[in-house]
Amino acid sequence: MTSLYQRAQQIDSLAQSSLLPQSSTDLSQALSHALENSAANGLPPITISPLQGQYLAIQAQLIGAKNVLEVGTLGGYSTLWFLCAGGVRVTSLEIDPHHRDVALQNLEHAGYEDGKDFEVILAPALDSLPRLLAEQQDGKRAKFDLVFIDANWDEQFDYFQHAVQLARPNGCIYVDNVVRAILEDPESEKYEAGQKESLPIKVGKDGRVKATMVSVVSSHKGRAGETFDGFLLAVVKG
Ligand SMILES: C[S@@+](CC[C@H](N)C(=O)[O-])C[C@H]1O[C@@H](n2cnc3c(N)ncnc32)[C@H](O)[C@@H]1O
Repeated sequence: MTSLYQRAQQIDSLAQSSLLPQSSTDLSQALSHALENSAANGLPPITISPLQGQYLAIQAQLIGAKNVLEVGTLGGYSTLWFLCAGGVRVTSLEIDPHHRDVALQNLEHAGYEDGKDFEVILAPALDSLPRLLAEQQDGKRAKFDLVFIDANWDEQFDYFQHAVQLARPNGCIYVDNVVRAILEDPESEKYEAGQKESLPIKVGKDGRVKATMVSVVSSHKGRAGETFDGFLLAVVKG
């Protein structure tokens, strides 16, 4: 009998083949190349899913994003999705020099220019984020329309607090893997006991934003333990 998990996989893969760019397109080929080259260079398979990439590209298009900040580059797969929204420049933060190098290969292979279409800043995000704010305050950098957070789960709320300052009024902040960060925390039971605050609870106390959490059931990675997840989406009050 087909399990619920197998059926969810079939639904995911049908949605992918129906909704995403056909394999003959430049975008599809650039995305496939990025995944293949990342795997060949030993990067872990921890990118966003293809449907999530299309979601982020739609989100960027809906708000007319010109400047996107990404926390967690890996091989530039999600960066590519933002770039394909058109007219978007991506500033991406990465701690690992090997990941940064592979991302540069992938993005340049797709025809995007370092410094013009994107930049990858190599440093711990918690060092880069205050620097970006100082640059904004000196008038050297524009506010971000959209901030995508996808790096160290232990630092999600720190990134979020910086993101609120870095985003323009009515700009949005997307934090990935919010549910898995709670489920896979070694101290997970403390959330239910009220001894530890999850990201949604902390964000809910921040009067500068309006936010929601969207639960996600996904099977694209083929690992049952990663099926249940969710993201947090916030808009910075105008
Ligand atoms: C889940 S991956 C990002 C995936 C990417 N957004 C995508 O979907 O293609 C997380 C990345 O964050 C990077 N990272 C982890 N801790 C970081 C930190 N403190 N500062 C900056 N980058 C960090 C990791 O090296 C890794 O490349």
